[in-house]
Amino acid sequence: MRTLDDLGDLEGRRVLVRVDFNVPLKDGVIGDDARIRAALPTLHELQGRGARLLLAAHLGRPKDREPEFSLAPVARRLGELLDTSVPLAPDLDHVPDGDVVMLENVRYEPGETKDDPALAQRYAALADAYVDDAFGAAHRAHASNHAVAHLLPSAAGLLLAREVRTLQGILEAPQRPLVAIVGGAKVTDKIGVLEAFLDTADVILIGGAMCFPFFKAQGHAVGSSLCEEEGVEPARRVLEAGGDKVRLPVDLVCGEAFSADTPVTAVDGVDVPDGLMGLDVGPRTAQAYAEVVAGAGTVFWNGPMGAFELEPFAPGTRAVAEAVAQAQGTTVVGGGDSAAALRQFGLEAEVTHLSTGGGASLELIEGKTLPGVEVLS
Ligand SMILES: Nc1ncnc2c1ncn2[C@@H]1O[C@H](COP(=O)(O)OP(=O)(O)OP(=O)(O)O)[C@@H](O)[C@H]1O
Ligand SMILES: O=C(O)[C@H](O)COP(=O)(O)O
Repeated sequence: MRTLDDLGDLEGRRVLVRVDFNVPLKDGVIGDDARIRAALPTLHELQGRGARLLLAAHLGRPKDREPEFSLAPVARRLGELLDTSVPLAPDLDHVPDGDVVMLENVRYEPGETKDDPALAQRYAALADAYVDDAFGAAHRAHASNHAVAHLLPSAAGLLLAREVRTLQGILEAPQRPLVAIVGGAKVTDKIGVLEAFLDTADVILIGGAMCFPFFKAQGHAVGSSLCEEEGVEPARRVLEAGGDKVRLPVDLVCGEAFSADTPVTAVDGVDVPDGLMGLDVGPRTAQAYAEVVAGAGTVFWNGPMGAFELEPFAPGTRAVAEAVAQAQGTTVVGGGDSAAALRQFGLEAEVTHLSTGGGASLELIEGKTLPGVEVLS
C-alpha cells in the first residue's frame, strides 16, 4: 500500500482526505466522536508537512439532500479538535479557500455510491493529491474512496494503514492461541467470519443472540429468544466443521421481554423455558470465556455477549470486556456494538486495537479484498 511518504513534498498543496466520519448523530448532537478523533494523527501529519486539507466524508444513507444528513455538526466538532474553524463547502462548485475545509456529505452527490468516474473527476479537480483514511468505508467502491484514487497521486492515511496491518496480522501471523469471540444479534451477518475463523482460530467463543440458532440446531428449546431461523443451518455447519474449537454458552440469563424492567431468571443450562428469552450469557459461561481469553496470544472480539444496553443483561459482556482488557496477548476489537460496550465499561483504552470499522473489519477478517484498500496498492 502506498503511504504518506510516497506523496513527496506537500508544502502548500491541497490534499483531498477521505475520512470515515459516519458518527452516531441525534438531533444534531454527536453521540460518539471516536471516528473523528481517530483521523487526527493523519490530519496533523499532513498539516505538519504544510498541506492544505480538503476533507470528504459520508454520513448515513441519504436518499436526497435531507438536511439531517448534513456534516455541519461534524465540521464543528472537527474544528474544536483541530482548534481552527472548518468551513463546510455547500457543493463542489463552491469550495472556500482555507487550511482545513470540509465537503458536504459526499452521498448528497447521486454519483457517489455508483463510483461515478465523472464525479471522481470533479473531486480530483479540487486537489493535488489524495489520501484515504476512511477504513470504515473501505469495503465500499464509491467515487470518493475508489474512483478518485486513480486520478491523483494517492496514498493510505495512518489510520487506514494501521487498521489493515493489524487485522491482516491476525489472519496471517497471529500469536497463538488465537481466540475469536463472536457475538451480536445475527449469525447470518457473521457466517463468513465464523467460517474464516474455523480455518485460522484455535478457539471460537460464541455469545449474544446468535447462540440460539446453534442451540436450535442442537435440539435445545429457545423459548422466545431472538433466534434467526435462516441461521440454524449455517450454525449446524459451523458446529460440524468446528468440533471442539467452537464453544457455546453453558448457562443463560433470561427475561420475559427485551427490557431493563423485566423480571430476571437465571437458567443453569441452555434450554430456555417457554415465555422467556435468553438475554445474556450466565456467570459460568462468562468465567469460562474469561479463562480462555486470559490464555490467548491473540484475541479478536466482535459482537456483544448479550443485550448489554440493558443493565440486568450487561454482566456477560462486561466480564468478557474485562477479560479482553486484562489479557496479556494482542487484543483487537471490531464492530460498533463491541466498541460501544467497551466504552460503556470505560475499557476502550485497554485493548491493543479498537477498529473504527464495522463491516470493513469483518470483510477483511473474512479474507475479502476491500476496494478502498486495493486501489491504494
Ligand atoms: N440475547 C440477545 N437477545 C437480544 N438481543 C441481543 C442479545 N444479545 C445481543 N443482542 C443485541 O445485539 C445487538 C448487537 O448485535 P450486532 O450484530 O449489531 O453487533 P455488532 O457486530 O457489534 O454490530 P456492528 O457490526 O454494528 O458493530 C445489541 O444491540 C444487543 O442488544
Ligand atoms: O459505518 C460504517 O460501517 C461505514 O461508515 C460505512 O457505512 P455504510 O454501511 O453506510 O456504507
